[in-house]
Amino acid sequence: MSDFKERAEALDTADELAALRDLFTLDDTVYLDGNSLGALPRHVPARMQDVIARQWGSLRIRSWDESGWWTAPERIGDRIAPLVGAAAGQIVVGDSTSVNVFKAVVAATRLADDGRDEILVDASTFPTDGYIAASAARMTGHRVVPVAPADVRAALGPRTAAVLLNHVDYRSGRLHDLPGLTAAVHGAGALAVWDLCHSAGALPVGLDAHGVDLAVGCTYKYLNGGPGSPAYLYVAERHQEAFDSPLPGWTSHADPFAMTPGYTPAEGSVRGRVGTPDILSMLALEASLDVWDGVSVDAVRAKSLALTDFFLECVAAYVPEGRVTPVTPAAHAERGSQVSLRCEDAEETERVMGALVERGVVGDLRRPDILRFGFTPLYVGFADAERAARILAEVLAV
Ligand SMILES: Cc1ncc(COP(=O)(O)O)c(C=O)c1O
Ligand SMILES: Nc1c(O)cccc1C(=O)C[C@H](N)C(=O)O
Repeated sequence: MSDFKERAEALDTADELAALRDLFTLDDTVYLDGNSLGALPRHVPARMQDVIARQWGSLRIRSWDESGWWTAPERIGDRIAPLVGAAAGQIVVGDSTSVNVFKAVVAATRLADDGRDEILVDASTFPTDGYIAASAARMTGHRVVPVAPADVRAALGPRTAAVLLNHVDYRSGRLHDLPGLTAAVHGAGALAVWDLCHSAGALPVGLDAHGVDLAVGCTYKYLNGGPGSPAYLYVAERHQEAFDSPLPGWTSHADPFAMTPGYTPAEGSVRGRVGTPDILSMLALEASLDVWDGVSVDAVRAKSLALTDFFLECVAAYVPEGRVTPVTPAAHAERGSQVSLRCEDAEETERVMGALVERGVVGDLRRPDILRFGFTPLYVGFADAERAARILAEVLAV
């Protein structure tokens, strides 16, 4: 057995999270795409059978109260809260990340001091955030200033109303300095809005501890909520009273069933709701969050770093020099839970990922030349990392 195989075996044996893998439906594929779509927790189908057959099929309309459907967005928000370092009552689940980016960006401009007319947006952002911010800016009369996260401090000024940043970059896997950047944004008198899609469930976020103003995130990656599962919106408690949603639907009304023509916003996180919650997806997410019971996010982070370190080491040892170049930073403070490797060119990137998937190593690619490997510590092990690097080397040798 190779040195790396032996080390992988020892690391898996010592891994205190290893048993969690059995909570998921997985085969012998090395699944390194949980940063796009998390795996299915085994117990979810039976729970959904109950939701569909009993709650919907038998109880029907009564389920809004009796099965807790109506309050699901806040209840599930409170389940996500500890995973991102938020006290209860500040997160509401619903809509897509894109829609929540819209709510958060517009609300941030409304919370900002008058006269501030710029929104700084991560220039390398996942596209939807940029598109939405640009449209929000047109509607509110602000100007979008695209800025690389490294240049945010220099770009802040008296005109800055809000700053929209990604905690972890979807393409490079780079982790941005949420505490430091949030403090800098506050120092300039502006509001910080963070997109947590690639960090929630993979590493500690510390929303409350670092004074983040607003945040959004999806639940279908490291939170394993299922394809298209609803996203969430965090509004820090200190902003809730003044939070003025640009999408004030009836379910965020203080008395929705009064059905009055005028809008009176509800208190608290409920104010972030819009329309009728997507109950089936929402309850699949709620069920899937059970896998987190008793799991420490710090332990998840420690394993994530150990896995990505080990994978990078295996790649360096197995893959002939120069065939791929890591673009994910080596420094732990700058690394999320994925490893991105730059490949020769677009054609080779497609070929390599296609061959990997065919051989049971599922990652993905981002055009033109980035191979992405996401490491979900709840179900990925060290032997998976070794096998992925070994097969990558074999595929690159062709
Ligand atoms: C950083 C980031 N924001 C937003 C999204 C997607 O938003 P939505 O859930 O609206 O498709 C993704 C991935 O799809 C993402 O990686
Ligand atoms: N949301 C996705 C989808 O509906 C289909 C395919 C991929 C996705 C993704 O989540 C992509 C992901 N945000 C990314 O980091 O590229």
